[in-house]
Amino acid sequence: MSDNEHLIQSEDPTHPANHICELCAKFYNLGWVTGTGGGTSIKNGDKIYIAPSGVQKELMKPTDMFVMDFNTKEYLRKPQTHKPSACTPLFLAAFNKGAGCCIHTHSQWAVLVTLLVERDFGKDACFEIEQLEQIKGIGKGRGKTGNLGYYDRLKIPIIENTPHEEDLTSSLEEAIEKYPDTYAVLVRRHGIYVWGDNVHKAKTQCESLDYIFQLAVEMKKLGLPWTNMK
Ligand SMILES: CSCCC(=O)C(=O)COP(=O)(O)O
Ligand SMILES: [Zn+2]
Repeated sequence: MSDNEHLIQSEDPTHPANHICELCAKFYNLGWVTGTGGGTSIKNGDKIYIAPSGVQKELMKPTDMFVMDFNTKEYLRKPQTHKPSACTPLFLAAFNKGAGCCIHTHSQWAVLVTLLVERDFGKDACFEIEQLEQIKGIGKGRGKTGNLGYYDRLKIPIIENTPHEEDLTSSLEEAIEKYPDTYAVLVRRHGIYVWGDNVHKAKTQCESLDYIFQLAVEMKKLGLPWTNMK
């Protein structure tokens, strides 16, 4: 393997190596990638751009990026100082379903929602909410055109956390099989994986979901229902 430096060198801010660094710096300010947790990966054609593991995600540089060939799963560029993100197999699960970008956050709103669902509806329940304008920020599902409507019920599956991030992969894949229209999977006491056909869709869906989760937590505090409103 040569250094393949050209794969991460570009003046274009939307080049994946630059874009991941810019996005993670923004996500840090939202509390999504605090204390090295969380991250973002982008698929560009047959190349996957992956951040290093265990680094401050808001301080990354394009030269920190790993580049993987999506077809062979071989690394085309592998910085020697770090390992690739432990989230890599989960990002690949989203890319296998056609995603162009996958975002993993440790948002406290997402974590709180997983706890509220478990307390009020049980471990097997998914997060469900309806009649919020921001639901219109979420796509109808893979292979479907357009976004959910105001009267559609948003459902996000929840999987149980594991001691090691990579061990979440099979349950995330099962959740996607069970909820083929979902663009996100919550991880109990941990956070969320959100993806989209491209960076724009992954980012805006992640923003919409985080907004909805924050609202859901506040609604719960006020005794307001998430579903079955009159
Ligand atoms: C405090 S971070 C624990 C690991 C984790 O949940 C995560 O999302 C970060 O994984 P990475 O390997 O990308 O640093
Ligand atoms: Zn994580």
